[in-house]
Parts: sequence; structure tokens; C-alpha cells
Amino acid sequence: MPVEEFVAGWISGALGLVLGHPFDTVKVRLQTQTMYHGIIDCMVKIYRHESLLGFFKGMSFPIASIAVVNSVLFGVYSNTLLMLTATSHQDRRAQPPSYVHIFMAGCTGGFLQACCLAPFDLIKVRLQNQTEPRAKPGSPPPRYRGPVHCAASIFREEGPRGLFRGAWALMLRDTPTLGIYFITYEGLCRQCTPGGQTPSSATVLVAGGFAGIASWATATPLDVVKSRMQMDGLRRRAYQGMLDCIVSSVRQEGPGVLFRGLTINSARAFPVNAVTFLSYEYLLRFWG
Ligand SMILES: C[N+](C)(C)CCCC[C@H](N)C(=O)O
Repeated sequence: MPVEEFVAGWISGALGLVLGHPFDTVKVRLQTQTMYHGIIDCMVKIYRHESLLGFFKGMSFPIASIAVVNSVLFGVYSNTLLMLTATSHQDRRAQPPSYVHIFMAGCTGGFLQACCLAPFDLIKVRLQNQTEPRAKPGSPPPRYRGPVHCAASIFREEGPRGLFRGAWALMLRDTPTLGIYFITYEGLCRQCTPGGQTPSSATVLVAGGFAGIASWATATPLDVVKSRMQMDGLRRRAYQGMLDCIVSSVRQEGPGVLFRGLTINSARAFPVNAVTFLSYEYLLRFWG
């Protein structure tokens, strides 16, 4: 089983992640809290109360987890394609796999990465939602002191299954939408590149950026549900399950609630995934 794809997936994922984390914090706050009136208001408030560091809350854990998650995504994707089409990464320009195979490989990678992502993502969301300013003398300490304390507290207060809160919504969110991710990327690369040639850096950037947008746009409704299920249990249990979460959110806040975070998800997705795909392709070319 070729391993370069796993390593390239890890490095490229980490580069994209740092670039996108501030957008992600704003998104999670908009999806789960009511004190902000839109993206700009949220950014200004975070900056005023929590300084620039507020945007990077909860990032240490994703940086560690992206090593596992993005390498599983890209590694499983590429190795599934190898199994389905008997072509390695290097041969795929000359012998392009069908879109059905690309979609199936993307879904497989998406499903397995979601299984690894679930506990990391839960901890990230809980930490991002702590609005206390950083350690000011006299102010009450935040509920979670950091990722390890957060994981231990969830384990203690909500049991081991508590660490997988929202995991079904996460798997449903990621399996089809990562199929869409790779189809969009490959489709755009093929459109803009004469047959058999390697796509240019500009093509990879644009195709990667739009792949991110297409995937996030389709993932947003389940992303809202996922974030809400993850925050449940912290407050009192408000939702009986995923369906209940959808129905009561829509009833209370209107159908628009399912698209909360769409703009910010898309704004984040373009640079993050442009950089992810560019570094991924370069690393593999460099090693290949
Ligand atoms: C499937 N879904 C859209 C949810 C995630 C796509 C992940 C792609 C990339 N790691 C990123 O963070 O943008």
C-alpha cells in the first residue's frame, strides 16, 4: 500500500488548517450562539474581547488530529482508487479513472476520516464555544482548561460515548460530500488541462478551492446539526436525536438555520483547499 499519499495528506492538511482556523471559529460561534449579528460583528467582538488569540482557540488539537484525519482521507482515497482502477497516483493523468470510481473512493475516504475526526471535532467545537477572555485576574475560569482537560471532563461527565456525540451527523455530513469534493477537483482539473498533461499550479489552486466550496456548501445543513448535537449535553439535553435537532431548530429559527455558516464556510473553504491540493500535488510530484 503506497504511503506517500498519507504523508502528503497530513502536511497539506496542516497548511490549509492554520490558514482556515479563524474562519472556523467565527463559523462555530455563529452556528451555536445568538449573541452575534453576522460575520463582521462576530469578528469584531472576538477581537475586542479576546484579542487575535480568540480566533485561534481550539487549534492545537485539530493540528494534531489533522495528521490522522487528512492523511486518512487522502491515503484511503488514493488507495481505494488503486484497488478499483489498478492505477497509481502517477498513472492517473494518462489513464483517468471514471467519475463513479472517484466518487466511491471519495466517499470511502470521507467515511473513514469522519470516524477518526469525531472526538477531535467535538473537543474543538466545545473549546471554540468558550467565550471567556483569556485568563484575566479575577474573572471566572473557563469550563475547560484545554483539550486534554476537555476530553477528560467529557469522559467523566458524559461517559465514553459522550466523546462521540454528534458522530452520526458527522459521518452523514462527510461521506457523500467528500465524494463531491474529489469529483469537483478532478472534473475542474480535466476541464482546464489538455488530455494527459499535468494540471498547472493555477488550475490546481482554482480546482482545489472550488472543490472545497462545493463540498462545504452541500455539507452545511448537516454541519449545523452536527455542531448543535455536539454542544448538547453541555447545556441540558435539548435534542432527542438528529431528526429532533433538525425539526426543533427549523421550528424555532426557520429553515434558514440549516444554512447558517454557509458564507463563512465557503470563504474559508477556498483558500484552505486551494493550499491543501497544491501542496498535496507538489509533495507527490517531488517524491514521485
Ligand atoms: C466534507 N466537508 C466539507 C465537511 C469537509 C471537507 C474537508 C476539506 C478540508 N479539510 C477542509 O477543512 O476544508
